[in-house]
Amino acid sequence: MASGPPKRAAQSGGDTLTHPGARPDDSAGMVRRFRIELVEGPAKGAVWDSSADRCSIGSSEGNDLVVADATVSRFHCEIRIDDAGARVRDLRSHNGTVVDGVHVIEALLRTGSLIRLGKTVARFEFGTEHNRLPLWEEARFGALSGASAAMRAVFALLSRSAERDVTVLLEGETGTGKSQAARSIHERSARRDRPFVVVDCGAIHGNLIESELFGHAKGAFTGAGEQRIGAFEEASGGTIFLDEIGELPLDLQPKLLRALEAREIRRLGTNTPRSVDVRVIAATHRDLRAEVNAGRFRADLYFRIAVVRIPMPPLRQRPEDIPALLDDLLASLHATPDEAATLRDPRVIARMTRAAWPGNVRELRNYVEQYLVFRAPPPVSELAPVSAPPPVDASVPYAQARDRVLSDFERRYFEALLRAHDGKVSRAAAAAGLDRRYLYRLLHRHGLGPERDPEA
Ligand SMILES: Nc1ncnc2c1ncn2[C@@H]1O[C@H](COP(=O)(O)OP(=O)(O)OP(=O)(O)O)[C@@H](O)[C@H]1O
Repeated sequence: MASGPPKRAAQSGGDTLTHPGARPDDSAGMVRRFRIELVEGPAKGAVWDSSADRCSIGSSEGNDLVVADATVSRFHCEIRIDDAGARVRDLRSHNGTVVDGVHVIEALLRTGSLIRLGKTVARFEFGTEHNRLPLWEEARFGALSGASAAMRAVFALLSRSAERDVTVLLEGETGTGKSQAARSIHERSARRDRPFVVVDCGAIHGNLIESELFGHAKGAFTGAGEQRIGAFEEASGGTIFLDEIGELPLDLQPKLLRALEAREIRRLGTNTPRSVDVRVIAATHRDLRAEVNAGRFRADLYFRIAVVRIPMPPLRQRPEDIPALLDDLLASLHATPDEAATLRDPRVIARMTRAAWPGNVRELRNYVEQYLVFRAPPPVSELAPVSAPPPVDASVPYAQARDRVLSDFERRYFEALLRAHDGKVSRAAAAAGLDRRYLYRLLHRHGLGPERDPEA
């Protein structure tokens, strides 16, 4: 244990924003305080007190708790508090995260838990008081709806980000509303009358992205018949939304970094720099800190982009939002009163609130649409519950039982994945972190599609 009075480490712990739209008067948005004390390792004695709901720990600047220890990864792990308690998640660190002697990817923490990161050991402790997250007053922000504290905290951050030209990184699983959030920032910003240009870095073939972003001169490459301006120039005076930024090839990352730092670009095949006035919003379904640890994403670009990070919570963590989302969807899809009544049946809603929704709000939307198209009671029984343990059949050999469960999981996973991505295999592959050709093979194995990409 640390001896003497504890030293105080740099404190940040996230944005403690105050805003006219933020509501300071109820118990929603209250998160338990926690403290981390380094009890072993070179930085022994440092103490960090939370001021928000999470704390990232690592050796790189940009973490909430920076630990000067070479055995700690740049972004080692993150602790987060929610209604279920406190959990630590390893960010694919080199030496791993060990909680009370057990190597973990993710684990619940209790007061007194010891977290080993390389040679450093941190002691976690709950406080007795609470921090208050600023919450948006309304259950709607632009096209996004959500009455949960988690979404209202997001809305408060989006609103605050809209006021300034700060670069924003939206993080979240597929279908959590990242694109809508980016649009709503733009629409509430001073740039709202200028263009909002979207570049999906995951959908454009590697060697075309550079021209897509920066444009090209006539004859810059085979097929470049005419000169073309890129998304940065097109967005002039407005906002560029770099969707799936985590898919940007490593060799292009320094070029994007230069564009963001110098605010100037060069069209492919020219040497003339052109200054650009754009606000940048990026989104990713990956944890870019883990990508930095794995060497797939440049740390300097990460810092340039993640000036304000806004995590979009998955639907399964805010089931209380489902009834209002359902109402929104029924209205936007022009459901008849009878159709709406069937889906608003308390038993159907109860089932929906227990489902895992890997495709989040997009999957919910597809689900409602399917019901409206087929005019049949929705197969709620097919929604995978959040934590249904697979049945175990001990009468068959172990290997066979395991293969059966895995195969069943794969089929249900790929069905849900395709549903979440409107059957678009490229997007599904990007979201699942799979090679597209490999995904085609897996889909074929489960009778869900052709063996090969018909367009390849
Ligand atoms: N909170 C919400 N309220 C209302 N609609 C939502 C909400 N979140 C998402 N949606 C709807 O769900 C669909 C998917 O949202 P969006 O495209 O913004 O998600 P995304 O996180 O950008 O997904 P991806 O990463 O796959 O591109 C859209 O139809 C969007 O309008």
